[in-house]
Amino acid sequence: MPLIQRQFCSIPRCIMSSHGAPIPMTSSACGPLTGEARVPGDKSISHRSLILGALSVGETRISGLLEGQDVLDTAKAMRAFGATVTDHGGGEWSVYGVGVGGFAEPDGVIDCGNSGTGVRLIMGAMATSPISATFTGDASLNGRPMARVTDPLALFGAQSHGRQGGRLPMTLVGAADPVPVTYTVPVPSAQVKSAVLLAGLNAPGQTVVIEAEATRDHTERMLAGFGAEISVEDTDEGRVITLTGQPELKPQKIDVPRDPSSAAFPVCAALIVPGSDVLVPGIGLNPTRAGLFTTLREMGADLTYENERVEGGEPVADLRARFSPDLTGIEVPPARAASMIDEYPVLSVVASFARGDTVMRGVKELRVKESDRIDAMASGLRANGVAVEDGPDWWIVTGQGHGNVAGGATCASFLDHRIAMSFLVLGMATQKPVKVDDAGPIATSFPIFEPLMAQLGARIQREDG
Ligand SMILES: O=C(O)C1=C[C@@H](OP(=O)(O)O)[C@@H](O)[C@H](O)C1
Ligand SMILES: C=C(OP(=O)(O)O)C(=O)O
Repeated sequence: MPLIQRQFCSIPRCIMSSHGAPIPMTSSACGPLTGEARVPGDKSISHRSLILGALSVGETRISGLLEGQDVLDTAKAMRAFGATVTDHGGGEWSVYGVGVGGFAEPDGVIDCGNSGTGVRLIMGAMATSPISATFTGDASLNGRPMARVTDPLALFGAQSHGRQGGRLPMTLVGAADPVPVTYTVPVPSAQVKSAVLLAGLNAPGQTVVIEAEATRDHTERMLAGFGAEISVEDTDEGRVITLTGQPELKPQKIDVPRDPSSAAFPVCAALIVPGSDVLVPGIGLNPTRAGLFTTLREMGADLTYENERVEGGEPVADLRARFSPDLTGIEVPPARAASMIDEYPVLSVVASFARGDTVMRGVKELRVKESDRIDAMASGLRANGVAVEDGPDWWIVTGQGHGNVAGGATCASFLDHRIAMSFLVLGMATQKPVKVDDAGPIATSFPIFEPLMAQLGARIQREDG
């Protein structure tokens, strides 16, 4: 993968930055999508590799790190807290860590850009050290709720001073004398769970986190891999995670698997573009992440798992997605929401080409992502001829069937990479092209999206040609 990534990123069309002038893009109906889609490294695991590397004693080596803006901002933040982070090229990185409790006070403001995961996990990681840091982000991140992490961090003894409503910019004053905490996470959020666990690292004694609904478990798995004493128990209350504080974390060699959330885009595009046959190799199928693929199969998608194997303790497969003319809308089980939370936007695109209604309930969290993802998708889909109904924590997309989605409208991406990519996928199978006002945010998670999709046969054009 590093080779392919290097190859793609030498192409001028690689989206390397989410900052700066808007980058409008239009996608139009194309011939079959075919070939191999080697998507970049997993964003969640990339953030955690850098942060846990920075909290270890010695050198962590990372290959296949996602070099998207979100992760690059976390790398920069880890340097500001005193770790030595080195980019060796081609997705190979090293982090020389300062150990649990060893973070230095940063000189400047920590700018986490567009990344909720970055800011929330880093806040957790510093909250139990006697240092202060001021965090900010772009307009999207500065509008997102932070009380969900500062509330539990206050229980450890940390103090936060932010804008009204618990918004960034915000200064966090770490606890000088942290105490361990038992905390039940009130919303299904791996970011909140992870912030509490990372704070628990430097609190003496046992920190316990209880989550009623299982969310992605990379923090638990990676903490165990770095040598922390951590146990997970399934109980009637939910998953009970117990972490013993003040371990010495041991540096690791990490091979970041490819991101299932990025794989979702070429997979979904192949399902709706007639004649397509796309292989997306080496995708992690951790059950806490794979909900979209289960859902698509239930809708009748021709999506198969090939070469199933275990890599680095995680189930992995090559995904083969072929054009699926007979998709049917389904009711997505709300209990599955956490395992596909970032994939609802692109699921709503596939649902537009199905027959019948796709009903998505229990998805309130979609309203507090980089954008209000229900609003963003509902308004863009309606403008392109798809009927959508929505309420506070649900939405229903009425499928138009293949060949029947009009397209022709411009959609706002609202500084949200997943919204931008979803509408570009929509335009690959609509009657008229679909324009996205700003595709720049795609750089946060999938900088090679445009050349990768073009290589499969997609027709994506920038305003400037
Ligand atoms: O922990 C993580 O790496 C993530 C958790 C999810 O957010 P929430 O914890 O807010 O659900 C997800 O949407 C985000 O893309 C990545
Ligand atoms: C929600 C997302 O990311 P974050 O919360 O890290 O900004 C995402 O990548 O879809």
